[in-house]
Amino acid sequence: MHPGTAHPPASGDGGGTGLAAQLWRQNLDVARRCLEHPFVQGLGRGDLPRDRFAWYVGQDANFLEAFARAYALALAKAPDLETMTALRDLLEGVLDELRLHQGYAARWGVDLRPAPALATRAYTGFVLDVAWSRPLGAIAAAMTPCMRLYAYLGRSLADRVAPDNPYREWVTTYGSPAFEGLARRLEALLDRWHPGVEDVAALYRTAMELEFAFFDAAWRAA
Ligand SMILES: Cc1ncc(CO)c(N)n1
Repeated sequence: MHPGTAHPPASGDGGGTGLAAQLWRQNLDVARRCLEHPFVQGLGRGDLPRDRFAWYVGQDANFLEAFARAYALALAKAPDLETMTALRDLLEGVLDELRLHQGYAARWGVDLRPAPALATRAYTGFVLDVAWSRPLGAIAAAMTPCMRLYAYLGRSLADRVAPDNPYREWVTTYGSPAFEGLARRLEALLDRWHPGVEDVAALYRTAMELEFAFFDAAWRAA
């Protein structure tokens, strides 16, 4: 499957037939738990306490750095130019996201180099372990939930986000067609490179659970 071409429009909504679409459908329970989580609902309404968002952004900067390194490791293992190019673009997307975090940090006095919390360590440890030790299909399985989940959350919240919501940029970034495009490119890599990865569903599920734990830690921490 070629990135960005062979996916039906709403693959992330479960319309597709590829493995990525199938795994997304199997994990909609966790996705819905994330959407209903008070942290995410607070972002959507705009009444999430600022200190909780600041704590999350600091932890997320830590996470995104690991995520960028994981893409780089995947790129190093890519068997062809098309795959390398997709991973280069995905890596660039994370670096753009990190610049967005620097913007939040400047505005809201966020510490972008906090000590990583337990939920952050669990997630970065998982992603980097897979990235260092496993083939491309396994890496894509561990990283796809991150992209697809945030595209889903952004899109779900975007309709109702008020113009004066302080977290509007967060919602619109992840609800944007550009982010959807990146999620699809990673899903295309998963569809293409999963053969032979026996624990692909378990890797995907673990990442989804770690996403929930990440929001939950942010809700409870600050
Ligand atoms: C924890 C987490 N998952 C996914 C994304 C989306 O890139 C993010 N910024 N942070």
